[in-house]
Amino acid sequence: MKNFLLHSNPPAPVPISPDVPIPTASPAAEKPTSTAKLATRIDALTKEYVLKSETVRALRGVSFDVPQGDYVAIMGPSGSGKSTLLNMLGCLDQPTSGSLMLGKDNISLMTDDQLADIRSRRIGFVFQSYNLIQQLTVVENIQVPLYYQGLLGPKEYARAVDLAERVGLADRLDHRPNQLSGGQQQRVAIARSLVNDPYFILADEPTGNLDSVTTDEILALFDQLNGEGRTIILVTHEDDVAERARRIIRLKDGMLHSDEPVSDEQRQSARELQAAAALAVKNKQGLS
Ligand SMILES: Nc1ncnc2c1ncn2[C@@H]1O[C@H](COP(=O)(O)OP(=O)(O)OP(=O)(O)O)[C@@H](O)[C@H]1O
Repeated sequence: MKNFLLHSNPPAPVPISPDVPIPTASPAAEKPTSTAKLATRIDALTKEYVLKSETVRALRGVSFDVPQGDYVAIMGPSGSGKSTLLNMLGCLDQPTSGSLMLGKDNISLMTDDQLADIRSRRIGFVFQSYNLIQQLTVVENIQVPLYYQGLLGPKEYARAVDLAERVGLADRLDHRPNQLSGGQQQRVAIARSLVNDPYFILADEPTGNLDSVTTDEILALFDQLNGEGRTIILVTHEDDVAERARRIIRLKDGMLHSDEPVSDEQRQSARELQAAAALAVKNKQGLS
């Protein structure tokens, strides 16, 4: 996926619709309903890649809503369209037809500049490989999305420190990425994803590089953030990671194959299984 953080200059802000209010703790986080405000609405979304010899229909009419406060895992076999969908949710690409609404904005109708602006201001990206800037400290990395809006005052610094503390990095504020563990680096990435009060956190295999202990910690952090009302959309190949979400959407051959809620029992059981796996690893490390 493109690394939008590595532009050399901050892009000039371009007008988009007024921001919709971003929720903090709300009942919608417990049980999203059809009347809840939407983080995004996807309607009959298609994406075709036109090659010399053929046209690849990567998405073939996908529709679903994500209410604010929801926690959605997107799954599917290789080639089913997950990355294509993620690229559109992250405003990195536009559909061939159909619509993808972010608040009041239809990304299909946006210019490249508007897409770049909404991407840096209203989407919180978390990648498998963290995508931190090695020369910057924890607090500076968290501030990067604000830098692209020309916002680097004391208020923004305080916000970045507050987020670092909230993800458990209070004692690592001035560390650089190479002085942090993988899990700590992912915490920085999660704090960075929150700095703009995004429509949602878009996480691409966020625990793919992490061991079971750290995976458990990062998923517990997602649980906590979702409990506070944050909307999370993540792509994963792991069933036990997906079962920590509130809902699993499966793609197959570019189409929506299923869209099922995860019961509280399943979520609890996934939590217990992962905690047990993490404990087993900790015990083994203690013995070795
Ligand atoms: N830029 C592109 N040009 C042409 N075809 C593409 C392009 N990107 C993806 N595709 C095709 O679109 C289909 C969906 O690809 P996509 O990467 O979205 O699948 P995926 O579910 O993310 O797969 P994986 O789990 O292997 O990453 C595949 O057939 C793929 O070959």
